[in-house]
Amino acid sequence: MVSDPIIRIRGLRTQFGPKVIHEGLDLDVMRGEILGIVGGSGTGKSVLLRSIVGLLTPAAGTITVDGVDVQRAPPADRARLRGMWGVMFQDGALFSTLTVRENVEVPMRPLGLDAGVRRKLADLKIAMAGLPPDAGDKYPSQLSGGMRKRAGLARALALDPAILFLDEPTAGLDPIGAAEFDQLIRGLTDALGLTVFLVTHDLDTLAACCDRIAVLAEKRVIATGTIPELRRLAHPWVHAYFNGPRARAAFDQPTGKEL
Ligand SMILES: Nc1ncnc2c1ncn2[C@@H]1O[C@H](COP(=O)(O)OP(=O)(O)OP(=O)(O)O)[C@@H](O)[C@H]1O
Repeated sequence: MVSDPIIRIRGLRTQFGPKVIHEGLDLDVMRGEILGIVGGSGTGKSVLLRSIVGLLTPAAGTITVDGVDVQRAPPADRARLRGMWGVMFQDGALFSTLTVRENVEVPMRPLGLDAGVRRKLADLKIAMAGLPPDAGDKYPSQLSGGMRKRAGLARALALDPAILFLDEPTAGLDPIGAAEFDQLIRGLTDALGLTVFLVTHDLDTLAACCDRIAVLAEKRVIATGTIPELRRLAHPWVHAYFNGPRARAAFDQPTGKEL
C-alpha cells in the first residue's frame, strides 16, 4: 500500500441549522486502504460520507480528493471526481422502476456509450458484485436484501471507481451473507487496487476487511489506527467499543490483522 492520502479533510464543520455535527474534524484516507469509520449512532458517519462526495456542503473546512477541493474546484475538476468514486448507500438507493441492469447503467448514461456496450459493462459489474447473470433482468423488489446490496455495489462499480464509499454494507444481512460480503469487498479492493471508505457498526467487518479504523466521537475523529492500536487506547468509548464482549468475540481470533 502506498501511504499518501487520497482523501484529506481538515477543520471540517458540518451543521444543520444550529445543530453542529462535526467541528474541527481532520482525517486522511490513504490510497489503497480500506478505512472503517465507526462511532455511536448519530455521530455523523453518514453525514461525513455525504460531505466527502459533495452531497452536503460543509459550513467550514476543506475536503480534497486526489488533490481536488470537493467544494471549491472548478466544475470540470469536480466532474472528474464524480467519475472517480462509487457510492453504495445504506438502503441500496436503487430505482425501483428500473431493472438491476438499468440501475447499473444509470451512472454510465452520460458517457454516451453504445447501448450494447453499456449492457455488457453492466453485466460485468453485476457479475463482479457476485450476482447471478439473471439478476440483471430483475427489479429491486424481486431481490432479497443481500442481493439488493450486491446490486447497489454493482452500480457503485459502474464507472470503474478508484474510491468506493460504502455505508453500512452488511447491515441487515444474515451472518453468512455478511461474511460473504466482507470477502467480496476485500477481494475487489485487492484485485482492483481500490481505496474504500467503509461506514459500519459491524465488528466482524472491521476485523475481516479494514486496514485501519477511524473513530468518530465528540464531533471529530478522536482516533485512527489498526484494531490492536485502538484496543490499547484509554478513551472510555473507544475502550468499551474495542474491548467489550462483542469486540472480544470478533477480534480475539486469528484474522491475520492482529499482528
Ligand atoms: N439532512 C439532514 N437534516 C438535518 N439533520 C440531519 C440530516 N442528515 C443527518 N442529520 C443529523 O445528523 C446527525 C448525524 O447523522 P448520521 O446519519 O450521519 O449519523 P450516523 O453516525 O451515520 O448514525 P447511524 O450509525 O445511526 O447511522 C443525526 O443527528 C441526524 O439526525
